[in-house]
Amino acid sequence: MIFLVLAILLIFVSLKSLYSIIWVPWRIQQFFRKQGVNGPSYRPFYGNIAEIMQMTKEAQSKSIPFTHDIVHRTFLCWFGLKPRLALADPEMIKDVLPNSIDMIDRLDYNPLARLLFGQGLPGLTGHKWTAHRRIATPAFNIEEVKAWVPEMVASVSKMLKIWEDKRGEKDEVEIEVYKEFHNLSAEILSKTVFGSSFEEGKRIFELQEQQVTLTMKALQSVYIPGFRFLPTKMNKLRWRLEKETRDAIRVIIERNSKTTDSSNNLISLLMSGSSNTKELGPGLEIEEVIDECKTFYFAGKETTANAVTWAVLLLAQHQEWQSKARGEVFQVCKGNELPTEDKMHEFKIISMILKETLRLYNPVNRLLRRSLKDVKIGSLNVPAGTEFYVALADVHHETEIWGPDANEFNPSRFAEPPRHLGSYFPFGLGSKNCIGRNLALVEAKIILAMIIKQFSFVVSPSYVHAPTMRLALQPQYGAHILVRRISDY
Ligand code: HEM
Repeated sequence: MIFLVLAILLIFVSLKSLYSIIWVPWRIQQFFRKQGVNGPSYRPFYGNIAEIMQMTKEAQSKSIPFTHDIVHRTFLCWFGLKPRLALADPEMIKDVLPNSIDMIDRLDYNPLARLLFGQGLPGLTGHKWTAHRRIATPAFNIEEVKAWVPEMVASVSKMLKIWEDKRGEKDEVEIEVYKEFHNLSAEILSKTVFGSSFEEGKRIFELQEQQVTLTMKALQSVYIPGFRFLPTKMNKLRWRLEKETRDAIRVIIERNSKTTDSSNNLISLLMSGSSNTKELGPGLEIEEVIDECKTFYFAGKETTANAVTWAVLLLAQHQEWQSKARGEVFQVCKGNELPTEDKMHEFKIISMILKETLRLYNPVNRLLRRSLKDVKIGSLNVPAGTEFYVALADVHHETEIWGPDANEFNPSRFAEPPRHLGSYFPFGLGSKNCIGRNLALVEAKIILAMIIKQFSFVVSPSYVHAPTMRLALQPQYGAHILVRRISDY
C-alpha cells in the first residue's frame, strides 16, 4: 500500500514539474511567437542564462574602438523559468514604466542581492514603497540640493588641488578619473545626504565595493530557494560584510540623532517621517532606515561617479565641445568665481553635454519590471508573471529616434527637449523614477564646470575603451586622461 501511495506521489510530483518546467514555458513561448515576438528558445530550468553569461564574458574579454554604437532589437528570452521580454520600442516602454504599481512593478530581487541594496526603495514594491518614497523625497528636492552646493564646491576644490600638486612642475599629468570621481562622489554624498564625514562613510563604501563583487555573482545565476542560509565560504563573507555595513551605518545614525543641526539630512527625515506628510505618521524603524541608507550609499555614488567619468572622457575626445563648455564656464563664473547655487541654471551647454552623456553612456542601462496581471503593452498581450527588460541603452542609441548620427556625441541635439516620452529616460519614467536626480545633476555640473575652468584635457594613450556593466556602466580598465593647466586661469 505504502509503495502505491509513494508511486502516486512520485507521478504527481513528476507531472507537476513537467507542467511548470516544460509545458508552461512552451505555451508562453508559443503565445508570444504567434504575436510575432521571437528570441532564443527556452531551455528547461536555466532558460538562456548560460548564453547570456557566455556573451557577457566574451564582451568583457575585449576592448572596442572608442565609438558609441551598440546593437538593438526586441525579443523574448528566458531567465530561468521566467519569460523576459526585452523592449526597445518607446511606445511600449511608455506603457510599461509609468504603469500603475498594481499592474506592473519591480522584480523581486535575488535575496543575495538584497545584502547590497537592503530593503531600500529599489527593492520595495507596493504600498511599502509608496510610504518610503514619500518620506525620503523631501531630502532631494531642488532647494535642499542647492543648499549643498558650497560643500560640493569645497570637495571638488580639494580634489583639484591634489591634481595640481600631482602635476607639480610638469606641463601635463595623467589622471585616472574613474577612481577620483568615485572618491569625490563618496565624499559629497557622505557630507550632504548623510551629514557625516568622508572618513565615516569611507568604510561603508569599501564594504559595499566587496559586496558588489559577490552580488554580481549572485545576479548571474538562478537563485535556489534557501541557498542564502547555507554556510558556504561566499555566503559567510556576504554575512560578515552585511553585518559590518549595518554596524557602521548604525553608528552614523546614532551620532546623527544626537546632533542638533541635522534636521534636513536624509537620516533625520527617514527617522522622523516628513513634516509635509503628517498623514504618514512616524518615521521608519531603525532597521528600515539602515536598509534605505545602504541603498542611497550605493545608488548615489556609483551612478553619479560613472556619469561624470563618461562626460569627462567624451569631452577629452571632443575638444570642440570642451572649448564651448569652457567658454560658458568663464562667462558664468568670471575671474576667480566658483559655481554657486544661483548659477546652476546658467550652465546650459554643460547641461546639454550631460544629457548627451547620459544618452550614450547611462550608468543604468536597463530597467526591470514584471506584470502582476495580464496587461496590454502597445499592441501586445502580455500574460501576468512576464518580466520586462527595458533596454534603455538600446532606445538611447536608436537611429530611427535620434537620426543617422545616433551613435555620435552631439550635445546640440538637446538644444530642444526630446520629442517622445519613451525615447529618453536616463533617470527612469513615472513614479519610480530616480529620487536622486537633482543631486546627481547639480553635482555633475559643478564637477565638470570646475575641472573645465582649471584644466584642459585629452584622452591618454593608456586609456582602453571597454565599457562594462557591473551594476552600473563603467570603463572596465579605468579612465585615463592627460590634464594640462589652463594658462589664463
Ligand atoms: C547620473 C546619476 C543617476 C542616474 C543615471 C540614475 C538613474 C536612475 C534610474 C534610471 C532609476 C529608476 C530605476 C527604475 O525605474 O527601476 C533610479 C532610481 C533610483 N535612484 Fe538614481 N540615478 C542617478 C543618481 C542617483 C543618486 C545621486 C541617488 C541618491 C543619492 C539615486 C538614488 C536612486 C534611488 C533610491 C532610486 C529608486 C527610486 C525609487 O524606487 O523610488 N540615484 N535612478
